[in-house]
Amino acid sequence: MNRDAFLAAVSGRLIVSCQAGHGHPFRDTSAIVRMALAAVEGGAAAIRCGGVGGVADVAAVRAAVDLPVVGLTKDPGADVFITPTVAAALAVVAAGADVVAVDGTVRPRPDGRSLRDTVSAVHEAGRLVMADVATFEDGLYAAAAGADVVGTTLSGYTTGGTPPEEPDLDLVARLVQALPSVPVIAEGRYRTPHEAGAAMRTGALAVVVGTAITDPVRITRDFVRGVEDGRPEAGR
Ligand SMILES: CC(=O)N[C@H](C=O)[C@@H](O)[C@H](O)[C@H](O)COP(=O)(O)O
Repeated sequence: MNRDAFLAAVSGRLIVSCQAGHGHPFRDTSAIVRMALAAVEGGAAAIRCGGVGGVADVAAVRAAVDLPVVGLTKDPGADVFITPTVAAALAVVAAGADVVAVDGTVRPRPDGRSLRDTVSAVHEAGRLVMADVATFEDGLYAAAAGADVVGTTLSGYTTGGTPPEEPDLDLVARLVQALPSVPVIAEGRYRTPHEAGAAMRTGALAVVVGTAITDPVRITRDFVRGVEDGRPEAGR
């Protein structure tokens, strides 16, 4: 799939991130495939997958759905943890992803290669790159390195503290304005349809939603809190 075809396929639409971390009850490739099939049925434009499930999840989702697949690996213990090396990016290519999501921050990468090297390797393999960034500076760096799209995925996750509750719409707005020729995908902590719509109104090409759609543990916790807050004794 070429860049124009991917951009056309996802423009103005929802991408669903189908992932589950180690120890999660859904940490099973066949469960991830079912999440992806549910997302297809609900109208998703593309599936983002891989993560700690790695290339096995990417290959299984690729085989099960006809939509574009954005693949990644994840090394949860590391600072640079999303598809951090050229070798990891090429493994995601080999698993059949149309787009490889890679760490797009300015931080040094564990293989000592530059983001530009990583982008070139993926392009030479005929696939596209989504650069997952945390800051405005990262976004400019990733665009200069040749990324096809920039995602706000890592905002709030690189400084060591607790991430905020809200999505980073301000980063979307600033990158949209600064990067007229590199589309911006809003990703990270979009919890409601209204917030996803706000990202589109801010100029995002598309919105990626994971947890709010695919993590029943988190959804249950939110409802537990709501129910507990509503107990008669809670208001006293
Ligand atoms: C920071 C990080 O590791 N993000 C990961 C990237 O693939 C996933 O764990 C997220 O679920 C994904 O970005 C979607 O975001 P949210 O689940 O908030 O809708």
